[in-house]
Amino acid sequence: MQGRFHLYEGYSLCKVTFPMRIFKLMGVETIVVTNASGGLCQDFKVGDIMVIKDHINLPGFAGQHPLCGPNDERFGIRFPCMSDAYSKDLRKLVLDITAELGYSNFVHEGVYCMVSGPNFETIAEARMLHILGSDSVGMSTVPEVTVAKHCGLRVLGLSLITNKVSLDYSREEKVNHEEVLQISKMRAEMLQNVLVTFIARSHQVETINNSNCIYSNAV
Ligand SMILES: O=P(O)(O)O[C@H]1O[C@H](CO)[C@@H](O)[C@H]1O
Ligand code: HPA
Repeated sequence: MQGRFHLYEGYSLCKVTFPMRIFKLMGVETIVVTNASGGLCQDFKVGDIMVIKDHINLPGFAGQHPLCGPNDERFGIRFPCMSDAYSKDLRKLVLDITAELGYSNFVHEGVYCMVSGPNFETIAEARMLHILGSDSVGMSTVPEVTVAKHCGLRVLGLSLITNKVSLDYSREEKVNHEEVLQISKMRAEMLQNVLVTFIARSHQVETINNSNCIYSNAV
């Protein structure tokens, strides 16, 4: 896919996640989700890649959840397990690949937190997300991953850290969307290298077949 739908654009979460069910019906087994996010973990630098190991569905806590409403049993069960949404095998494969490509210094694993946006976080909000265990924050991805996991798709998630999120009232820098786009453009080639190698090697991981799909937006 080129682009995605966002909650902040006014789309329902049913529409935001609809492509996942289409992929499922098409026979896709694995999806790769990429996004741009702000770094909360103080070790992260702008331009780093975070392999998503888990997420926090903040809108979901407030009832903005793509699986609310009658469950469609054709896709999955009513109460899906979400503790292993991001495949361990795929994470290991991509970490091996980034090490081989010499990218280890700027690749980390971490927890992505979704907020609805469209405003970037206040400092108090950012501090709260950090205390809650989030390493990065963005406005996408989690609904799609939730629906993908519900219908049995395997997921790899990569997040490009496009800006550092301020946790400190004395910091003067202000995040803006142009910076997000600029860093995404700057790192596009590196991410393409990782993904091309990942796709070429994905047959090494048990049960992956060629039915993979890349789903990205800013990156
Ligand atoms: O769509 P993704 O890649 O998550 O992009 C992120 O960057 C945009 C804000 O600059 C938001 O859309 C946010 O979610
Ligand atoms: N916050 C929320 N979403 C984002 C950010 C951020 O700092 N950067 C890119 N998407």
